[in-house]
Amino acid sequence: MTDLRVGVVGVGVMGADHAERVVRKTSGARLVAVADADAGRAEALAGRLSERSASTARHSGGTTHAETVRVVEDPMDLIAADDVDAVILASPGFAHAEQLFACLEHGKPVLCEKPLTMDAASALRVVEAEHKLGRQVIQVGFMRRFDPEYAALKQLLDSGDLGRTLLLHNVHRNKSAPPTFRSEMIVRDSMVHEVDVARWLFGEEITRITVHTPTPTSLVGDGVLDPQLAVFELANGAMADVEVFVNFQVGYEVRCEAVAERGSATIGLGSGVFTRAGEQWGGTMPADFRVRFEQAYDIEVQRWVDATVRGEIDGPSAWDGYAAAAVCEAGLESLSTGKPVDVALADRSEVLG
Ligand SMILES: NC(=O)C1=CN([C@@H]2O[C@H](COP(=O)(O)OP(=O)(O)OC[C@H]3O[C@@H](n4cnc5c(N)ncnc54)[C@H](O)[C@@H]3O)[C@@H](O)[C@H]2O)C=CC1
Ligand SMILES: O=C1[C@@H](O)[C@H](O)[C@@H](O)[C@H](O)[C@H]1O
Repeated sequence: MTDLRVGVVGVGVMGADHAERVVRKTSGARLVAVADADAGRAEALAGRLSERSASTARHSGGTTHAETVRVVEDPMDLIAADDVDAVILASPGFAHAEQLFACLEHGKPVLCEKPLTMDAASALRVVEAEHKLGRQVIQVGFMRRFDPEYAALKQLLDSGDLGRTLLLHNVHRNKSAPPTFRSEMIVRDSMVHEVDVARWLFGEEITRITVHTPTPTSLVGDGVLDPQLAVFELANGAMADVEVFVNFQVGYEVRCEAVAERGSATIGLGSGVFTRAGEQWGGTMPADFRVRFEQAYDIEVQRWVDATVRGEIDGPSAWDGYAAAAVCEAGLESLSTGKPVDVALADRSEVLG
């Protein structure tokens, strides 16, 4: 069986992490090309990973990861390239729609980082274009579904042992975000994870969202509404709340507590090695998502590679990306009015037949 030849578009924080993951940790796949709007960044990463590939190959007898990683100037050329079987899209959200359409045009399987696109209308066009293609080639990077703790929580709730799930309480805190990270991005780039988590854990669509904005932290620029507190209402009457606070200062903290009829279950309490020393007690916190969700990203990419080779996807679909975009769009309206906003979601059976 030949390796899946992967190209990565956008090699900033997340794309570089995924590229390295393909080279170092993923079996059955080979990184062949990278592209970035910043050519220097792509060159630097390709150089570093080619060196690493060469050394991996030497140590493994030269059978795997032996090729150099080439830089393709134009992301569209990478997507079209004959020697790229599948694409990881880690460019900024605003570039996703155009690049996803290119993947569909060339029939290339794609693991697209969240958000699928910037708004519900373009996300729906992506879903429709994929449906027209006649096979699922788009998987969305909602990696929490692959995190062992989230997966165990899902299994527990689905088992029915705790009775019906009634509520979710979520906390999503980043140590800090750049000044360019505006209030809307807190909804579209950060809260979108809880949107997916709530839809996935309940197996229901979100029908209404309210985004509350408490007094913002004084540690961010003018006008940035951080933290935010949102309430999601689901089609079955269940509810979920989430605090998103992207300038928490302390570290990365993601928690989820599910409240069911006969019990509750909480994940995300892990604090590494809990120590008592020097009149202090406590553990450590991850600095960012790459540390906290490393295993989830690893499993996500490995399962995406395995499924792609089978001609399938194995994770959140374009529909999931679209549904999340529709919720975030309603969330952005609520962010500006403070009022509950109904989610306008297309009829799934009408769109997908
Ligand atoms: N699943 C997760 O936990 C995370 C997902 N993300 C997602 O990953 C994507 C990338 O985010 P980051 O890596 O944090 O951003 P970043 O800003 O660190 O990297 C983006 C890279 O894309 C390049 N770029 C800009 N326009 C481009 C274009 N049109 N075509 C190709 N490359 C282009 C930039 O030069 C930069 O190198 C976003 O969709 C983001 O939401 C980011 C962080 C965590
Ligand atoms: O997706 C991610 C980032 O884009 C976002 O900016 C962070 O808030 C999230 O914690 C991270 O998982």
